Amino acid sequence: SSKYVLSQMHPMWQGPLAVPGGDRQSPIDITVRKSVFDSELKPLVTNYDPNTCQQIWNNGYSFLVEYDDTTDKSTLKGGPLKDSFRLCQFHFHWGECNAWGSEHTVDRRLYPAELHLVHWNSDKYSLFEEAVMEDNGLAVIGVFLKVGKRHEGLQKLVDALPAIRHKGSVVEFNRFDPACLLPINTDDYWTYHGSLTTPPLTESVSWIIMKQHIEVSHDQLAVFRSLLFTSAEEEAQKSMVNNFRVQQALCGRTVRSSFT
Ligand SMILES: NS(=O)(=O)c1ccc(O)c(NC(=O)NCCc2ccccn2)c1
Ligand SMILES: [Zn+2]
Repeated sequence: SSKYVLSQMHPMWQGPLAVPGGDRQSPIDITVRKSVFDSELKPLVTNYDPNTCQQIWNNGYSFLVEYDDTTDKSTLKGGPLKDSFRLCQFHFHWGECNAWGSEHTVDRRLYPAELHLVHWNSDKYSLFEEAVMEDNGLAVIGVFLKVGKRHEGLQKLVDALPAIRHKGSVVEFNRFDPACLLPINTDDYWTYHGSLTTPPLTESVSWIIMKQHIEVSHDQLAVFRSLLFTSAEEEAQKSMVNNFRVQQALCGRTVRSSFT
């Protein structure tokens, strides 16, 4: 268990704390003993084409690796999902130190970082921008990061970060297979209906939180923290850290698990 309890967290993330009238906001704490096993939940089916990887950029809140989602080349199916979802981007949230940084927690346990693989429902909508406003528009896979051995697959991405230090910088980034960032076991996950954790905070997300974490090295995480919230023109440079949202009320929602 971590030395820090939630109340001590110092989220510098200034996003709105809650959406008026929002009763399915994210992130949340997953209380394991309160999650409900659902035998109908299927294994995740991911089919990612590394050639659809296009660019990596700093949007002033995180860094995003963006994929070409104009065709059905990188998809997510199965799990709790009825439809086929297209990968559009992945990004991370992390802390100023290894004691905190994740958005979701498990029995209040904080992780130093959390990966989000963002997909939109291409059976029902034709653009991400449409799907993000709809009830079952998005599916986001959350993977916890723990500090340990170096993640070989992540290193290619870490090496690209110095080139996008400032908000607004973009560099070409090709042939990155996001499947290398998934844990070995993707059959065990929790799932619940929630929202984006940043503005516009729309309640359109089927969250799929992996039970198994991935390991990255201390040095790899340190490079995340070398990014800046600020653009090259701005005077005061601010380190991009603690870009997570505070936890939101469950409001009676049930978190289902795919495992007992
Ligand atoms: N963090 S999350 O819930 O996975 C997620 C997934 C897809 C998204 O488009 C967003 N939000 C998003 O892109 N917002 C526009 C850029 C922005 C605006 C304000 C704060 C942070 N980011 C969040
Ligand atoms: Zn996110």
